[in-house]
Formats: sequence, C-alpha cells, structure tokens
Amino acid sequence: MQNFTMIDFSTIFSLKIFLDIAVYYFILRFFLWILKPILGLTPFRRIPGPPADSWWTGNLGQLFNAKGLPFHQKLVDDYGGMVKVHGFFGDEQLYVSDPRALQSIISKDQDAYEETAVFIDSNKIIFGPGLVATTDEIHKRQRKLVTPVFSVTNLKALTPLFYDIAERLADVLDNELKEKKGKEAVLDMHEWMSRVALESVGQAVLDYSFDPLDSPVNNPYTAAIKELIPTLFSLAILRQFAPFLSRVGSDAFRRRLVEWTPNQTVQKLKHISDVMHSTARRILQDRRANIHLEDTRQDSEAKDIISILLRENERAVPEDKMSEDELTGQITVLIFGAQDTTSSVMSRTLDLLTMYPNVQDRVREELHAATGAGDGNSERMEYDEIINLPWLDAVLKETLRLYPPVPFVRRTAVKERTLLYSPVSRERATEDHSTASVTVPVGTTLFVGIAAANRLESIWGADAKEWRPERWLSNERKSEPTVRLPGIYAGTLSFLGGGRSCVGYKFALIEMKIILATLLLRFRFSKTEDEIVWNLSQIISPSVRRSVQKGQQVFCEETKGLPLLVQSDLGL
Ligand code: HEM
Repeated sequence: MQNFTMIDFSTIFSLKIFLDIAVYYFILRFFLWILKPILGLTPFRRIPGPPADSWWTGNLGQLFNAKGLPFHQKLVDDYGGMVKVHGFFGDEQLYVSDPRALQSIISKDQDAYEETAVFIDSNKIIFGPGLVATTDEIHKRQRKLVTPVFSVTNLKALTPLFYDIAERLADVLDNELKEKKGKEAVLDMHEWMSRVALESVGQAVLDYSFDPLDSPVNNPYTAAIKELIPTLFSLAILRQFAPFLSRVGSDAFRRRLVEWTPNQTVQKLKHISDVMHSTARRILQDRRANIHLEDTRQDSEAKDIISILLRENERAVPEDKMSEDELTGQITVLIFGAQDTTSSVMSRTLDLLTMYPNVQDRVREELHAATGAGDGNSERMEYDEIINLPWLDAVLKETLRLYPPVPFVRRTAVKERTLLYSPVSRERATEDHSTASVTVPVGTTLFVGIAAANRLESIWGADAKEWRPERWLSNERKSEPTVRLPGIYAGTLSFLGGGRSCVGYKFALIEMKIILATLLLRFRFSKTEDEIVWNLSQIISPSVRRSVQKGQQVFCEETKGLPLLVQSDLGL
C-alpha cells in the first residue's frame, strides 16, 4: 500500500512537470512566431517559397499528406532547387533539390547535417537503438559492422534462397489462376509483392519465415510490420514532439504516459512496437543459440545476415561491439527498411510494364535468351548474370529514378554552413545560372528532395519526367552530365549517399531482380479497368480508386492494392 502511494505520487509529480513544460513550450513558440519577423529573425527572407497553409502547422500538412506528391513537385517547378517552406509556428525550413547544395548536405559537409531529432527519437522509441536511431560515433561504429555484412560475396550466397522464394511465389500464383479455372485472373499484385518481400527479407536476414506464401498468414509480426508505416504517417504531426517527449521523465513514466494517451492510433503504435521488439529479441536468441551450435560442429556457416552480423560482432574488438539492445534494434530496422521499399518498387515496376507492354516483351525476350526458357527448360541465373541483364537493369534504374519509394528525407543543421545553389526564377524561360548562397543556421530543418532531384532536367535532359528505360542502355547513353547527384546508385538519390546511405541497396537489387525475372518468365501482366493512384505514406504505395454510390451521393473510395490481369499462357 505504502509502495502504491509512492509510485502514484511520483507519477503525478512527473505528469505535472510534463504538462508545465508543454505549456511553456507552446507559449514560447507562439511568442517567437509573432516576434521573429518583427526582430528580423527570419533567416531565409530572400529564398522563394509558398505561403504557409496554416498558422501553426505551416506547410507540414501539405508535405506530409497522402495526396502530397504533386505539392512536392510543384515546389520545385515553381520555386527551384532551394525553396523556403514553413514548419510549426512559422519555423522556416528549406526544401532542397539543387545538386550543388545536395553535394554539401549529403556528402561534403555531411557531418553538419544530421537526421532530425524527430526521426532519431521516434525511431529509438519504436525500434530501439539501431542504425536509424543513432547518430555520430555510435552510428559510425554500428555502420562499420553492418555495412560489410551486405557484401557481394554474402549476397551471392543468398541468391539460391531468393530463387526458392520467387519460384514458390510463381507456383502459388499459378495455383491461384487454376483455382479461378483458367489461365488468367485479376490478382492484387501489391499484396503479393508485400508478402514476397517480407518472406525474402525474413529468410535472408533472419532465417525466419514470416509468410509461407502458400497458406494464409497468421503471424502477429507480419500484421504489425504491415501496419507500421500507415500508423507512423497518420501520427506525422504528433511525432514532431518526440524529441521533447523523449526527454521527459524516466522510461517507465514515458511508457505509462503512452498507455494513458486516449488515442487509438498511439495505442496501435505501442502494440506494433511491442510485437516487433519481442519477436526480434526471440529471434536473436534463437540465432545466437544456432551459431554457437554450428561453431562446435564446425559445420557449414549460416548464411543469413543476422547470423553473419552476430559472428562479426563476436570477432569485433570490444570498443566496436554492439550491445544486445543495439542488435535487437538492427533486426527490426533491417526488416522495416527492406519490406515496404522493395515491395513498392516491384509493384511500381509491374504497373509500369503493363503501361508499356513493348518494354515488358523486351525484358521477357532478354530473360528467355539468358535462361533458355523459350526451349522449355528455364535455368536459374548466377548473381553476376542476372545483375547485368541490360533491359532488366534499365527498367529498375528508370523506375527507381522516376519513382523512388522514399521521395524525400529530412535533415537538421547541427553546424552552421553556407550552401551554394543555382537560383531559378519562376519562369523557367528566364533561368538564371548564376550562383547564390544561403547561410543555414544550426537547428534548421531541411528536406532532401530525392524524387525532385531525380527528375531534374539539368541532369536527365528534357524528357526527365518521362519513364524511358532506354536512357540507361549503352547505345543511348550520352556523355556524362556535368551536374551530378551525390547518390550511391546510378547517379540518383534513390538510395541516398554519404554516411547514411542505404546499407541494403545491393540486397534490394538482387532480391527485386530475381523476383521480377521469375514472374516475367512465367506470367504476362496487363492493366485492368481499375484506376490506380500512388499515395505518399512515408513510402509510396498503390491504391485503387473507385466511385461508390451511397444514397443519392457518389463518393470516391480508395483501397490499398494493385489489381493486375495475370496470364500464365505466354503462347511460347
Ligand atoms: C528499393 C529498396 C530500397 C530503397 C529505395 C531504400 C532507400 C533508402 C534510403 C533513401 C535511405 C536513407 C534514409 C534516411 O537517411 O533517412 C535508406 C536507409 C536505410 N536502408 Fe534502405 N532502401 C531500400 C531497401 C533496403 C533494404 C533491402 C534494406 C535491408 C536489408 C535497407 C536497409 C536500410 C537501413 C538499415 C537504412 C539506414 C541506414 C543508416 O541510417 O545508416 N534498405 N534506405
């Protein structure tokens, strides 16, 4: 009883402090908002940009909006590569797609631009202290161990596994068509791409099956990971307070605060995070038990990414070793980083191939020639062969360039730096190639416009906004552009660049190529009557838009999915 009174008192005390700080925070921001323009404290007076859409959320509601993609593009079309946008209470932020400024942010001066505190702190709460929740030396130490695990040698060893999963999916789709009593049927290919992506990353990273593909999924982790991105996105505005909330009280107090929050979405996020964390911990214990077993048997070594990481961690010098919490954090981060991104790109590729059937035929011809599929005895390709197929490669490069699944990331300036950029006036006809500069004060939030930079005419030519895989074929390649983006993949920013670039990009490429090649060899994909729209939900995903009549009124309804007509008779 005594104990109970004590805990209750400290909780109430912490809650009071929390509420006091929250009130003072809002009052301070409110006064700053009024005073800043009067005192001339607006750092980006000369940078063009749209007016704030709301006095307290600025342009955030437009930027973090499922239908926000056209707004992102319009910023660049109307105002150029350095745009001023507004955050909370008039906070001035920069939306950058200018290649020279991006070189500084992503590469040359990368230590001056860190992930935002909102990103780091909310990831720490959701995933634990893995790569996306750490900064500075801790982040560098973790990357030193994680990056080599994704070496080409390790990925080559995973190639047969990716083939096993891709072929299992093709057999399952074949059965679906047979069950529908024919050689063709409309199937939700985004659902299948999501399932096969999760199974691939589960098996390749953890040696764990999340989804057998040939039977219904009944795994709480699978359900949790599916819900994570939409749930995070619907809390986009609330998450801006994560840095503030994560510094209030103890871990136990903050957990209780979350439990008390009378908001269904917050409770859903707590449940998702708990499921992911407990599953990751269990898997880690299993893997650890297995690698010790293999060590004593001197058996062939496990090829999954986490077993390799555990072995590397054992061998690392004490100051480089990752703790149990850091390793658990990596598991969820890798699964999360891999699933929605690759499924989005594979879905988009299939959708585009239905819009450009001649390109679909061309890729299939290339696959037939490489595998002997036309003669009825299709063979698996080796890693090097499939990675270097020109048409398949061109299709993926062009899809990733024009439709990167992560269209922007954000950074915070942690050191004051000056960015050089080319100012572009509103009328493109009067483009000005002179250099302008802007000093970026510490604390400024910057948007790195990945999709915007990937579509710049100054780099990709007048047809930059068209999907033309041919541009990647050697006979079409013109001279190297004079302006370059600081990206690690094909001169694009799709996997970013610098010290926070995607660690899994080679994994993603081989996985996606094997799955797409296997499907294209067995099936033809065509459009249906359905209207497909691509929505922004942190990562872009497809939905079907339908008109629904309710009484006298007609409404537009959107359901996640990508229905495509799938045919198994390729007439070979
Ligand atoms: C088409 C697929 C993919 C795309 C387009 C993609 C894109 C990206 C981008 C843009 C970032 C930078 C995020 C930021 O700075 O805020 C990133 C980071 C990351 N990606 Fe990927 N990714 C893909 C697949 C994968 C896969 C398959 C894995 C793992 C197996 C993975 C693991 C990660 C991790 C761990 C990070 C954080 C790196 C760090 O902060 O040091 N990604 N990815």
